[in-house]
Amino acid sequence: MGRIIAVANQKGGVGKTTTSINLAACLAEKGKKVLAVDMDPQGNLTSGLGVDKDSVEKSIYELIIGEVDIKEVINKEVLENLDIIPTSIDLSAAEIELIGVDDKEYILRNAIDQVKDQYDFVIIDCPPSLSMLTINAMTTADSVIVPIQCEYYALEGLSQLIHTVELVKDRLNSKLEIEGVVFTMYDARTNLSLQVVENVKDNLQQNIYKTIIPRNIRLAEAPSYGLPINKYDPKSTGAESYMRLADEVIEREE
Ligand SMILES: Nc1ncnc2c1ncn2[C@@H]1O[C@H](COP(=O)(O)OP(=O)(O)OP(=O)(O)O)[C@@H](O)[C@H]1O
Repeated sequence: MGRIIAVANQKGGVGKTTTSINLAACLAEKGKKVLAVDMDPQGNLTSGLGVDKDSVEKSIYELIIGEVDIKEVINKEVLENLDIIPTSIDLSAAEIELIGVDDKEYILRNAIDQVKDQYDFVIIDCPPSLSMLTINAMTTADSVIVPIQCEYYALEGLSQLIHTVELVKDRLNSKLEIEGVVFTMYDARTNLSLQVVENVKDNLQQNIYKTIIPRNIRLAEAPSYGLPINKYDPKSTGAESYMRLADEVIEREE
């Protein structure tokens, strides 16, 4: 049975998409069957895995508004072991289209339920907001991975996110838990990164992954080639760190 993980933090630019793409691809490289779901209308997971978001005809948007079946939106084997559900910019309108729709929090869950047995992992990239799209992702997920960028104000908004997870757990999805926090864009040359890691460890009562994702230019370049880091530059520090993160995620699953 597939484990469903939402990658969420309403703070923008903290590495949600980079983590979703590369964790999904590294899990796939390790032989796990993975479905990556792009719930962010910006579509960076879609294009970062080599799917042209402007030519997608059936996306998560059509799924969310009930026009298509989940099997019609899965792009099979964009890489070995890795399927994706792409997004389109139209998804930004879904929030409005869902006004007044019954059980709108459960739309994604009802769809994913039909296919999750085919996967070891389903990784959902969330938008940078606590919107109905994020609520749908959390209602679907078994757990949430929270990327935290190693910069000032790293903890800003985190209590809101944790509160949202608790609300979803109480009201919509009793199995939901925070799987762990992962530090991203760590810069070993600065004291700031180290201070942020120590400060977060002192103040946060959540699991923290041992793997810390470094700031690595290859991670920033890879999406423009439509490739995850393990295919773009497998020897880079970015690739090594996401492979280690994948190992940790697999270990926690076992
Ligand atoms: N470890 C890293 N090293 C270098 N650059 C990184 C790293 N992680 C992310 N980036 C870059 O930082 C920017 C923001 O990352 P990303 O898009 O993954 O964040 P996000 O949280 O998904 O953003 P949004 O909130 O807009 O959805 C991107 O340009 C990405 O390439």
